[in-house]
Amino acid sequence: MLRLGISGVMGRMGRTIANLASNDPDISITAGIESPDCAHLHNTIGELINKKDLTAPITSDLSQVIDQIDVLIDFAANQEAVLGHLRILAADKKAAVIGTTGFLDYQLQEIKEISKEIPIVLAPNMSIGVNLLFKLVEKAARVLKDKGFDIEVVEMHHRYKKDAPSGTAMKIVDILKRETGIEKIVYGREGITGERSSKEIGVFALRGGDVVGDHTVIFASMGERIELTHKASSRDIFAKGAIEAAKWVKDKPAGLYDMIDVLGLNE
Ligand SMILES: NC(=O)C1=CN([C@@H]2O[C@H](COP(=O)(O)OP(=O)(O)OC[C@H]3O[C@@H](n4cnc5c(N)ncnc54)[C@H](OP(=O)(O)O)[C@@H]3O)[C@@H](O)[C@H]2O)C=CC1
Ligand SMILES: O=C(O)C1=N[C@H](C(=O)O)C[C@H](O)C1
Repeated sequence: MLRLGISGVMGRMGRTIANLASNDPDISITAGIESPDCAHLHNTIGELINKKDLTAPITSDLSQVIDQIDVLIDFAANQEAVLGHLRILAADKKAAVIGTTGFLDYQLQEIKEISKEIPIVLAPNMSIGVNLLFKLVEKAARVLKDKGFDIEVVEMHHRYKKDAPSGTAMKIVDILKRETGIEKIVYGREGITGERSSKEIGVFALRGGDVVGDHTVIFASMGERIELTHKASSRDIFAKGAIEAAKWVKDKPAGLYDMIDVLGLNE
């Protein structure tokens, strides 16, 4: 039985994960972590997602419940809080699955350091479709490199999203940079921009309504255009991936993993 903690448990992703994991016979949800300002710190998770049997407490202090968990799934919309959680997990040799996006370079560096002590799955997108998209983008960029194709990345998300561009779009950009050698990233365009250089990748973040998450990578040349698109219509796809990652990472050696590892897409 996997003893699961969920951080950001009252958020859009946290609630979705709690709902799915509470129906999983191999998982016992033992704690929810929330912000110190959360109004529900005195409640159980079950009271808030309408599952009376789920009596796990909600706390803002992971160290109070660290003995009760094997793996923490972290979707807190607070990057520094995620780092704080990792330090507590590392002291107790517990594993982590991080879905939170928007980390700065120095924060990613600290995650890498901590992953020398504990196993961590870090993935900006836990869906099988987007992880396949990463592989398709890699392949397309490799084939089309130096063949006259301009590359643009477009993402759209709901109006509540706090970081831009999305973590998924930034991972796509990393793949494109690696495969093409292009270093210059242009975030949106405005004014008299001049002609487009072939040595840049454009990135556009759209926000509106309840869009769960759309990503398109466009390869455009003179006479033809390829568009690779993924559209999420339910957060369940991310939650299922996060739960699969938690089961997978529990007994892994210390290291930094991603969903490509969890899903075996490199094989
Ligand atoms: N990897 C993936 O597949 C996916 C990643 N994401 C990412 O996950 C993150 C969360 O998304 P979403 O659920 O939509 O966001 P929400 O804002 O709905 O949820 C985030 C939750 O984290 C809470 N929180 C804030 N500070 C802390 C803290 N110190 N400790 C614990 N919890 C805290 C928030 O509380 P409060 O509201 O009080 O601040 C909120 O309840 C984002 O970074 C998003 O980009 C989203 C979907 C899929
Ligand atoms: O905030 C979201 O909602 C999402 N965030 C992730 C990201 O930033 O890539 C993944 C998904 O697209 C939903």
